[in-house]
Amino acid sequence: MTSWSPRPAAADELDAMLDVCDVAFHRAQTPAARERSRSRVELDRTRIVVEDGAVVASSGAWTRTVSLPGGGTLPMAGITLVSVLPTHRRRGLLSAMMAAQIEDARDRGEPLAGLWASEGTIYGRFGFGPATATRRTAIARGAPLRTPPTAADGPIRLVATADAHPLLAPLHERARADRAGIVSRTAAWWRQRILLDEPPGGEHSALHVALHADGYAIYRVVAAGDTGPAAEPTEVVVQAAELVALTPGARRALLGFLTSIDLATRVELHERPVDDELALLVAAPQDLRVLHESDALWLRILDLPALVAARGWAADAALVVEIRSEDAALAGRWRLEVGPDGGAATRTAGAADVVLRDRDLASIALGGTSPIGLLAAGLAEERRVGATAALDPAARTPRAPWTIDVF
Ligand SMILES: CC(=O)SCCNC(=O)CCNC(=O)[C@H](O)C(C)(C)COP(=O)(O)OP(=O)(O)OC[C@H]1O[C@@H](n2cnc3c(N)ncnc32)[C@H](O)[C@@H]1OP(=O)(O)O
Repeated sequence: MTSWSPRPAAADELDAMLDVCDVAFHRAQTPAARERSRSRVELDRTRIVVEDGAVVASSGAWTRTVSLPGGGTLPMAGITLVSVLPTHRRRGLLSAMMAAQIEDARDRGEPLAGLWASEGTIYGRFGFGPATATRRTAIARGAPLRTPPTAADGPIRLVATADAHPLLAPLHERARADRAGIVSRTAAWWRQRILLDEPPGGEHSALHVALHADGYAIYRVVAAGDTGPAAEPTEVVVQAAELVALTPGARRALLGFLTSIDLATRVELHERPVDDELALLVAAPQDLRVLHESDALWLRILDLPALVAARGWAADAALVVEIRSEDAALAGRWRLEVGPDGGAATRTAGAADVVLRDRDLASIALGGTSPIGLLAAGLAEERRVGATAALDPAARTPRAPWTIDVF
């Protein structure tokens, strides 16, 4: 197999790199979207492959942090824009680019790498495991809530998208302290990805921002179904791309607001956590449907001691974990001593209590998968009976991790 040498793209190669992404993702960006992509890319974090003067493979990374159980954060390389031309697939280009991205992340001192996988079969081999999950739900308009909002829950006001970033950013930060898995945002990300009022096409409203003292919803109203000249739209959907609510009052107020918008037939809530408390608010369970549920953030652990020290642990546990990995920095036996006062991971020659793969350890890092679940699925092998049961209450989080941003 050819030995590829991924390298950062030069500024004048950026368009050629994004062209490769367009081909690989079967898309055509408008000139405005291309310009936004160009301005967002962190050029020094790109790793491309050039063959005979032409870019044939692309990858990039966002410099981010991700929230952890217990309210802390850690730097994370957000791997993105992974694309290989269809003429060059299965010749090791992704493998070479991934190695280059991971090396760069390590050089930058990032203990974690994360990504959204286009296909679930690709990234396990590189040590990534699904660490958070997401769901999309639909609620009928006017669905009664168990506890309807009252004036005491506080008012909601609509704010212009152009003014929203400084108002929403502190609430988003509070959400990060509340749940693991939420990725940090730059000002450009807020402006170009979250608050960009670019119509998706068809019949739709402008993007609206509903603001509460303890939360917000970003939504538009979209007519779906047959919209031909003589036809009425069959559905008018309030699509909430993002809803952050930090108190019971904010949850009642924002859900009550969205489900009572006139002329709409239903509300769709996108990118919700799988234990969404908003679902508990709907009085009749049949008024809420889960439309879609999938993996969200895939995580790879680059620095285990840093992760174990930074995340919160709900209970004491001490055990030796043997990690199966092709990554020498992770493979081998580690003694974990964790508890509410902190955690430490140190190399040990001691006998293993539990054996598991790097990707499966990554899937429990944020609390999205339980150690007991891994054991039950045969993904963890217990060498000391009861060791997994001891780790389980320590690693669990009271609330499911949540990743709002698709990148
Ligand atoms: C984080 C993100 O950006 S996610 C987006 C990923 N990009 C896409 O989905 C766009 C369309 N697809 C592509 O561009 C390419 O097919 C990629 C990037 C998925 C794979 O690139 P390639 O250069 O073909 O991968 P590479 O040759 O390095 O494969 C490495 C291994 O992964 C396997 N693999 C690669 N892609 C896939 C896949 N889609 N499904 C299953 N296995 C795969 C290969 O078979 C190979 O296995 P082996 O080591 O046992 O031989």
